[in-house]
Amino acid sequence: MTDLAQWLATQTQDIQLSGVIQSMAAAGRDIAAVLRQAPIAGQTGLAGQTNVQGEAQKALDIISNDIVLNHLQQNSAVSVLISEELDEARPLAADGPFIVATDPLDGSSNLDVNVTVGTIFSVLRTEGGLLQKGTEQVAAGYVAYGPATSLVVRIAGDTTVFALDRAGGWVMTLAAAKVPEASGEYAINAARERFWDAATRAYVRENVAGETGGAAKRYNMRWVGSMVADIHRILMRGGIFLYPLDSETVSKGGRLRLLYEANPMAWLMEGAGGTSTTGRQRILDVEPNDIHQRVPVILGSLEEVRRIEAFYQRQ
Ligand SMILES: O=P(O)(O)OC[C@H]1O[C@](O)(COP(=O)(O)O)[C@@H](O)[C@@H]1O
Ligand SMILES: [Mg+2]
Ligand SMILES: [Mg+2]
Repeated sequence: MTDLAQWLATQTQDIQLSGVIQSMAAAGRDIAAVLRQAPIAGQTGLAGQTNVQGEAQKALDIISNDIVLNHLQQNSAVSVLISEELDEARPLAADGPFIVATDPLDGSSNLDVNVTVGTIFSVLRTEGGLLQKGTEQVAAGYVAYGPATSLVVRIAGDTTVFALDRAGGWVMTLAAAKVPEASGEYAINAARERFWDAATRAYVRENVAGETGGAAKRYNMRWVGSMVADIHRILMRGGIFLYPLDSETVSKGGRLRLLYEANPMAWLMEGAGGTSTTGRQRILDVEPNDIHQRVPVILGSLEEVRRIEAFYQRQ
């Protein structure tokens, strides 16, 4: 059995980078422990305040953010933390070579119904500044708190999957995730249909038509409402995730956040042979202009992403 430390030694010579990933893995382990007890501790509800994006924070959004912050404060390799739950970037170790961007608790609307949530993170070099394209990431990962707690991480090579054991260690369960090129599963919030653009409408219409439509193939739809859970399913068995630009989110640039949701997921997807787009360009090539910038997100199996890209090109 390979553990996280052994795997890290095969992926990078940089022990500070390994240490950053170990810190995020430790934060994930601690968040998993808190989540297990949350219904008993009465922590699944609202915190009574909103974040910089005007979203109501759950108590666990704040607790998870504090856990990540505590771990990174003890790591002299991290210069700055960017978080969904922090209005401003938080300076940490002055000489730290790395920046971490995180969504400490993704899918937190699922907490009170005991459905999978996650922690997403992206690692950048300090010298590049806060606003770097996704291609500049040196590592990214997420922790999925489901029936098992999974850590999915990629430095520059393969996207690798670990499971948390009872003792709090991470055991490698899949050395190299491979997203099947073709798939018959798509994930989109279909209740937003009236806001969709023409490309999304045309793509989904074909899927719904199945064998009788332009794709001549039967599709199935899945939407957990936790990006981590939807992406984890796609990483393991293929599919496509869409949170496209629509008429309601257009003024904000989209729904999901570039630095700590879209970029890390695109990085992991590409490491597993999948791909990503905003509809118009590769997610990893988007130039950020704000730490909380939003972006349209389409990710997953190559053939499906290419299919919707073709609709965008025709639009
Ligand atoms: O409410 P919707 O439209 O289904 O959106 C769900 C999406 O929003 C998110 O919950 C946003 O993440 P947060 O919970 O971290 O704000 C994603 O996890 C998920 O994919
Ligand atoms: Mg999120
Ligand atoms: Mg969140």
